[in-house]
Amino acid sequence: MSMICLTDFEEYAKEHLSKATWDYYAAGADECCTRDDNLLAYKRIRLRPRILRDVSVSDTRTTILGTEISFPVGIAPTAFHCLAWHEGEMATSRAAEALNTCYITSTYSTCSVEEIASAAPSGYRWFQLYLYRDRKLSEQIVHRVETLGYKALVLTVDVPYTGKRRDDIRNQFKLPPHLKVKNFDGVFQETAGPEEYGIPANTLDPSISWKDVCWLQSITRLPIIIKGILTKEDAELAVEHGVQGIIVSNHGGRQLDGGPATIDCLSEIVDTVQGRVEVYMDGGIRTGSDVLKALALGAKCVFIGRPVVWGLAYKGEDGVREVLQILNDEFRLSMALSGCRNVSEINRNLIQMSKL
Ligand SMILES: Cc1cc2nc3c(=O)[nH]c(=O)nc-3n(C[C@H](O)[C@H](O)[C@H](O)COP(=O)(O)O)c2cc1C
Ligand SMILES: CCCCCCC(=O)C(=O)O
Repeated sequence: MSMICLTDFEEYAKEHLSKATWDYYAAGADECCTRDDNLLAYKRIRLRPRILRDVSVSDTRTTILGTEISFPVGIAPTAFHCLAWHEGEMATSRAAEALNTCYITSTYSTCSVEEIASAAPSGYRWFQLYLYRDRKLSEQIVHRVETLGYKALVLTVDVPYTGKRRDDIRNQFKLPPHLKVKNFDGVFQETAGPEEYGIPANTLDPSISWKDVCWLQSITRLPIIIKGILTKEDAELAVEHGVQGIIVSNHGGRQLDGGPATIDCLSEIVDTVQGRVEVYMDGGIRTGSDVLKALALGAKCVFIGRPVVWGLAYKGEDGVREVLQILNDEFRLSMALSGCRNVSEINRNLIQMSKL
């Protein structure tokens, strides 16, 4: 089977995964308006290509937090990779290392942070953190990933409660018994009481607030990136609280339905931040020209979620490599066709503002 674009992987995954797993990965909240708009919003944006600029050589490299990556696309944190492929996050980790890009590992991985790190010892990794009611649990995992060489903490702030994903409720979705949230093996699993996805309900702390960002800073020396900002007001607060980066994200439309597409929020946040911290984004990136548009609107790097689990479902590590390689090739081509030789030449002049 020849894979030409990321939607080919989506079709494959839909055909080959169990219905409950497919539904979990695909889910959006409620009516899925925000999930779908994440993709559609890119298609409303038009580019202004420049010509005759000698694009015989093009360079897709960039840096995030001072580290070079081969192109401005990283892997967003998504849970439960062993549902898609038996080696789960270890396969994802190896693919990210091979393509020299950043992998943000989810708190809810089905391999442990130790297994993920040793699968790809030279890989560049950040760790995604949720805040637990039991702060000791959060503190312990932070110290584990520090020791393992993860280079930043990505604090997800848009899940005070899990969004209402209708198919997951209908399917009574939960991890099968042979899979575990490995980072908390023996902690989560032994807790009695109601569950969500096989994880004890009420582990996440809905009282999370800016005070907790200060708390996190007090227990770690790692840079902190806030994931889930959609407004200029919260972007300003993030900068004032001394974080090192922002990920503009609506959790792939899985949390608040009716919120904006992430690409539609990006300029307001970039304009507010004025370069004081790096701004990244995720949600709905499926082609190289989507990446180009996000960079033109000020993102330093974008992250992909669902396409990675589709790649895993297709062929494990090799499938994720193919997903990343296709996106890299498409991005390089879009850059060249719009007259950009390197990422520093990508700017807002590439966007037809009247159509925004
Ligand atoms: C199946 C699935 C699981 C996810 N798990 C997490 C998670 O554990 N932590 C987190 O911060 N975000 C999680 N997300 C959100 C992603 O990090 C990201 O924001 C989103 O998938 C980006 O949209 P895309 O899938 O359209 O690329 C998850 C998303 C999906 C689809
Ligand atoms: C108990 C909360 C489970 C969240 C699982 C991971 C996630 O963020 C998702 O969107 O799914």
